[in-house]
Amino acid sequence: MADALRIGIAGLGTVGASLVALLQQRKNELAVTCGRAIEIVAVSARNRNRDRGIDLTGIDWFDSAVEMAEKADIDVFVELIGGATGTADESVRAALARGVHVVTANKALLARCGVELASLAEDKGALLNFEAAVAGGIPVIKALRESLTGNHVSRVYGIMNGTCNYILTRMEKEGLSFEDCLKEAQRLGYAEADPAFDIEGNDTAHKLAILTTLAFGTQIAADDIYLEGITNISIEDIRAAADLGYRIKLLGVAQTTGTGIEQRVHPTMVPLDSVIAQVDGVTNAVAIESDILGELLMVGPGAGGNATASAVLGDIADIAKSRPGAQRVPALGRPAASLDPYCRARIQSHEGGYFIRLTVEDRAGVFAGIATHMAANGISLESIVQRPKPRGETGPQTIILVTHATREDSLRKAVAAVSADGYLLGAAQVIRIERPKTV
Ligand SMILES: NC(=O)C1=CN([C@@H]2O[C@H](COP(=O)(O)OP(=O)(O)OC[C@H]3O[C@@H](n4cnc5c(N)ncnc54)[C@H](O)[C@@H]3O)[C@@H](O)[C@H]2O)C=CC1
Ligand SMILES: N[C@@H](CC=O)C(=O)O
Ligand code: NA
Repeated sequence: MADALRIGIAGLGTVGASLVALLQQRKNELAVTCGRAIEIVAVSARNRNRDRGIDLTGIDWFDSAVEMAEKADIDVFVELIGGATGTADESVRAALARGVHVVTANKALLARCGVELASLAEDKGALLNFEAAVAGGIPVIKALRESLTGNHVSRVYGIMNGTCNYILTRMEKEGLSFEDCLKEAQRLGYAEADPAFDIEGNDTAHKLAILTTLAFGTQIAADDIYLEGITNISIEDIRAAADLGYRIKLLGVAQTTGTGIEQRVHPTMVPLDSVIAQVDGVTNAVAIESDILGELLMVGPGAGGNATASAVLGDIADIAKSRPGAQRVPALGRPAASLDPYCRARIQSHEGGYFIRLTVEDRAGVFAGIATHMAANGISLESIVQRPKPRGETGPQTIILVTHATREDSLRKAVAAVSADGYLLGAAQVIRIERPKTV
């Protein structure tokens, strides 16, 4: 049997602790599968004395992850710390600089400097594997990087944040408050260290930026993503969506258009009878539309210790199975230097259906006024509904519109005109509609 693959793990939180447990429990069978043992020889975390329910006997402890990356006698550096800058960034660079392979789950880091890191890995003949960084255990990186080679992708979209999907599902199904659902997602180890990254959509944006690069062969453009999180979604929106035959999901969408690539993350209405609408809780789903294969939809666990560690483990096993001198799959699917420039399509030119919920004064002419502004901006309506109020009730009226496909700039003009009329109470709630091709 070949020499053991020596790994160092930085970060022993939700994912790191699950990984250590899995590597120890399945040590023998992994050695058979990979043709060599996988040995944890070094670890690093912030607090040496914390009880993590794992056995670290005989493993070297490093107080500094950077020092571990620079000095430990390892073949693979596994980065499970998190964060786009600081220790995660420095330690990954240090490992790659000395030709040590890197496995990471850190989408924030890859979204910020993935091309640079991929290029460094190529120069040093090291592998940079990051299956866990997007949609947890779903093997979407491998699918795009390897299995779909030669396809022209036209759209990649999906539910890529387990925390948000968990919150939206429990709000809808159990009527729980946003805050309670978020606390539970944190307790279960789904949320980021700062959960604002989940609920404001940044985490989905980081993942989408990585998928865009793999799907379209362009530079990573995480700052060019239109972004809306789920903090503004109320139970009223969720119920209104259901009444109209839709469910609200936080989607990341990247698609080619006549003017460039459109990348957007926002709460989205998907038809209730679509597969993606049935994806509940921490489960993620990623759909890829391409010319040779057609439509591919992958559904599976998107966050949590074991789901994520499963993907990290697969990445480590790939390295264990690879032979020195063998051809390497480039981290981003093609050599980093050959990535095309990213050309952004602006959200204003987005075309699609929209759901609009308006809270308005209950007075004559309002309904007609809204319909007139829509028509004046060339917006065709699929439905316009005035919610009946209980008999005798006074106060604001709710009007809900669903549009046929229309341009975002026309929609914005129409909503601004409605707002200028003076009967709108609060801001209009606008949610984009996304339609799967077939499933
Ligand atoms: N929890 C999940 O479901 C998923 C997490 N990820 C990613 O995996 C990574 C780890 O996430 P979690 O395990 O959830 O985080 P966590 O917060 O539970 O664990 C982080 C670990 O890093 C250690 N750490 C922090 N600063 C350090 C430093 N300066 N030096 C050494 N160690 C340090 C902490 O002591 C802790 O052991 C992050 O990049 C996260 O985005 C990716 C997919 C899913
Ligand atoms: N916080 C993330 C963890 C996995 O990437 C999520 O909720 O999806
Ligand atoms: Na994945």
